[in-house]
This record gives sequence, C-alpha cells and structure tokens, in this order.
Amino acid sequence: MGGKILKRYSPMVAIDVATKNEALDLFDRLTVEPRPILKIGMELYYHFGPEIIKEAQRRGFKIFLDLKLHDIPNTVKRAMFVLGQLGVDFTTIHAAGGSEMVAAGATGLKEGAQAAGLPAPKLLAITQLTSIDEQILHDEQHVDLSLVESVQSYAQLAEKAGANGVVCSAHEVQAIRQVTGPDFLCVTPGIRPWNFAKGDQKRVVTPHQAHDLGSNAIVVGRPITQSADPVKAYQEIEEEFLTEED
Ligand SMILES: O=c1ccn([C@@H]2O[C@H](COP(=O)(O)O)[C@@H](O)[C@H]2O)c(=O)[nH]1
Repeated sequence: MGGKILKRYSPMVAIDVATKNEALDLFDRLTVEPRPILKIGMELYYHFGPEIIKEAQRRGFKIFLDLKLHDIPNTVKRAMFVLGQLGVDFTTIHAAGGSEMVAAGATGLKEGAQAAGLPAPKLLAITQLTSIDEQILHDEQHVDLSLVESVQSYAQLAEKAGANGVVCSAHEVQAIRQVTGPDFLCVTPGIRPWNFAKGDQKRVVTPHQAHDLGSNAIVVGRPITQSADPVKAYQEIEEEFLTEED
C-alpha cells in the first residue's frame, strides 16, 4: 500500500441480533479498550428504535447507525434530519440513489445535528454491497462497468455530493484512493478471519489484508457475535487490523 492512511478506527462491530437481551449482553461484554464502534443496523433499530442507541451510548460507545437510506431526495433529506438528532457518529445512504439524493441526505443530516446542537455524523455512501460479485453486477443489475469501476464511480459521486466516505470492500480501496481526497473514508465490511465461513458475503478479506489494502475501518459482525467468546474474537481481529503505527 502506497501513502500513509490518515485515520484508522477501531473495528466496528455489527450487532445484528434479534433480541434486546442479546444486544445488551454484547454491549456489556464489549466494554474493552480500544473500544469498538458499535454498528446498529436495521434489525435492532426497527425493533427498538433510538432507545437501543441510547443504551449503547450510556456505556460509552460511538455508534454507526447503518440504515442505508435510498428514496427520493426530499424523503431522504427529511429522514436524515431526524437521524442527525440522535448523536450517532456515522450513518449510511445508498450512492445508487444518485448525487441529488446523497446531497439532500448530507444537508438533512447536518441540519438535524445543528438543530440538536450536536456535531454532524459522518455520512458514508454504500457503493456495491459486499454480497455482490461481478456476475450479479452484470447478469442481474445489467451494469456494463467492472465491479471496481462501478465502486470507483460511486465513490466520486458520493464525495462530490458531500459524503465523508464510502462503504466498499477492501479490494476497491486502492482504486478509490486514486480518485478521492486523502481524508475520504473507506469503511469495509466483508471481513472474514481465515477460519470463518464467507456465508452470504462475496468480496471478503481478512483483517490483516484490510489493513494492508488501506481500509480506514473494518466492519465485523458474525465472526464476533457468533463466537463463543466475542471479546476474544474482537481482540484478535483488532490486533490483526490495527498496528503500532496506527
Ligand atoms: O456492503 C455492505 C454494507 C454493509 N454491510 C453490513 O456489515 C455487516 C457485516 O456483517 P458480517 O456478519 O460480518 O457479514 C452487516 O451488518 C451488513 O449489514 C455489509 O456486510 N456489506
């Protein structure tokens, strides 16, 4: 990997579980240093709403609220205004919704945070989901670009529209760095320790590969949440991803 990565975050742990008890149990166990950033996704948020975010914030966690907004610009702007008031640190929008939608989302998010007297969360645009491969891109989405070109093009769109970064796989980070500014974030799910099954993920790397490919942050769910010892799994992944110089 060429230049120094300006910012690396602790691993983001995707708390994709069905019950509040399971979520709270993980929150309590994961109160370790360096603190993970907790990713609250659709499953927990649709069940429990802002209260589950508050539970995590009360324990000192930074929150990545991953709801992947995708609708017409006005609807997204208004929804982002609401999310901007929750005190979360990161949130997501689909770049496929177009530059006008991403720009509207970015504005709504900033205005919501401002109205609540909070710092604006970082807005990350989803490029191509890590469950998509070249075959699905061509045969089902009928996209003529290669996967990396498609991700690169979404990253440029997102940066111009005011997003702070993208969600992509680590495989595309170097291509994205060629067309975006140095502080544009590449947050990468699809992380699989060498001994963990890919499952529905297609574009996967190990934590170590994600480090070497230049990810700013990795998102890890099942390899931690399904482990018999989630804290040990988190710490092993964190050690593999973050080095002394980070
Ligand atoms: O392209 C994307 C965007 C988001 N995700 C989310 O990350 C986690 C990954 O979970 P694993 O269990 O480690 O596979 C999950 O919450 C997804 O919604 C993604 O995987 N890919």
